[in-house]
Amino acid sequence: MSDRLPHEKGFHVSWDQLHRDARALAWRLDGKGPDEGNWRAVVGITRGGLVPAAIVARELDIRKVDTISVKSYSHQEQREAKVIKPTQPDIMENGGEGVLIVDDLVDTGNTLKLVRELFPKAQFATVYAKPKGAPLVDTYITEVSQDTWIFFPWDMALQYVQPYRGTE
Ligand SMILES: O=P(O)(O)OC[C@H]1O[C@H](OP(=O)(O)OP(=O)(O)O)[C@H](O)[C@@H]1O
Ligand code: HPA
Ligand SMILES: [Mg+2]
Repeated sequence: MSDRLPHEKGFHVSWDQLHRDARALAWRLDGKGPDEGNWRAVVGITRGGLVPAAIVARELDIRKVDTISVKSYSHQEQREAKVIKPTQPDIMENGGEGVLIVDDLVDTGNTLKLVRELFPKAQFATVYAKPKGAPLVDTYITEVSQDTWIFFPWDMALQYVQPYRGTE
């Protein structure tokens, strides 16, 4: 069992909200790249970073997009972070200098700690951050408390709810 459970609160993010927040992240990053404000590539940490990375790459007109696959959770239980698939070797050149690495969120920071070791000179951005992991990210949009679980739109479905007063 993880020492991070239970998560008392839920923060539910719709597709609309995620799109808005990922765009806001791109706009905040605009012009901050090393080469006249441009990054040489965007890397999404799969799977959660895939959608935000696509939105950031589109907004900032970055055509070179790669992925690194890191798994550290099974449902809400934390496991040891493992690289399942690395990036292309040229992305790792010069410690990842000029590369923008994007994930959906940072929680304990375990995932980013591992990726930072592989890319010590890259820039790191997440859409959401919890306090424990926030120092590991260079740029993020929204912070939520450590006891909050963020539910992403790809993990949810619309469903019926009972009226507040109920019916007899
Ligand atoms: O800061 P941490 O405590 O490491 O947690 C954050 C990471 O956990 C989740 O990924 P997960 O390992 O669940 O895989 P997924 O992206 O494929 O869902 C999330 O997408 C982040 O990558
Ligand atoms: O709050 C979270 N939500 C979804 N995935 C996660 N992986 C770590 N923390 C979270
Ligand atoms: Mg992830």
